[in-house]
Amino acid sequence: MLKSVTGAHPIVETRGLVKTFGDVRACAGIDLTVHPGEIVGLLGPSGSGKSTLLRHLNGLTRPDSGYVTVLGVDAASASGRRLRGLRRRVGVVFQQFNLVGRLTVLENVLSGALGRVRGPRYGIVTWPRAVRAEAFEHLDRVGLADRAYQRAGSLSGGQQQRVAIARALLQRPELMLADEPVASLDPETAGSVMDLLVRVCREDGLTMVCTLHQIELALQWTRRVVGLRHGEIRLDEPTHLLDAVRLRGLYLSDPVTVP
Ligand SMILES: Nc1ncnc2c1ncn2[C@@H]1O[C@H](COP(=O)(O)OP(=O)(O)OP(=O)(O)O)[C@@H](O)[C@H]1O
Repeated sequence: MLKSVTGAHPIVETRGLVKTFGDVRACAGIDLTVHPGEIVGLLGPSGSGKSTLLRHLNGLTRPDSGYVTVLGVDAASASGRRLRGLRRRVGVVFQQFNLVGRLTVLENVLSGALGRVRGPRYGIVTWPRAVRAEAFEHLDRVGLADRAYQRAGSLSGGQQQRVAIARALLQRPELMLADEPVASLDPETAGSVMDLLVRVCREDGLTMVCTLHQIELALQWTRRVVGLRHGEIRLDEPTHLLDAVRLRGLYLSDPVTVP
């Protein structure tokens, strides 16, 4: 395993990662190293392999060949207890929030601790007091402590994503994966949710890998952009060296070759 200049082991390391679906090469030999504390945006046109790559990072998808190491665990072959152990250390935020709408906001957040607090839980009071206090702390951080007892399904999209972020934080993750976390939100809400996501990751020293569709959000909120096209990395640079024109190039169609 490679070490960074600071001597710390990478959080994510893939080498020669290949994943095909029929004759589609979703990942066509990806080498990616992510170091502790990085905030990485994955960009690229629809179908370029962003989500497939992300899904390899918590063992939801297994590569056809190549290797994937996440937090020192071989995510390509881990199963059972080892895979569950890895997933506990990886928080995930989805485009569609994935909350249980009929449960309260607090219950949704508490479910983030299911991996580390044993036993079935029926209702809020069956959770240890310390975990409830921690859930409230995270709700406070995302600005929704006053909504704790409201049904999650009754919140706006932006609020639901804030709850999902609080749930992921209660997991005490070491790596945060976000799959198009703001794609379902209006531009203003999208900006405020990205602001929150990046802020909490920075505050907690978390590494984040986040797929995005909006170039402007990637330029504003990430520190490094990895650009994919046809399952290959076509660009990998610190965000401050990039601009919208270069990033738009990722989305332009390949030149047609005339026989
Ligand atoms: N489970 C699957 N079965 C079949 N094909 C799949 C599957 N998952 C992904 N693919 C295909 O792999 C390619 C890459 O898909 P992927 O979802 O990773 O792209 P993406 O860059 O995340 O796209 P989008 O931005 O639209 O979400 C696409 O052609 C997609 O149709």
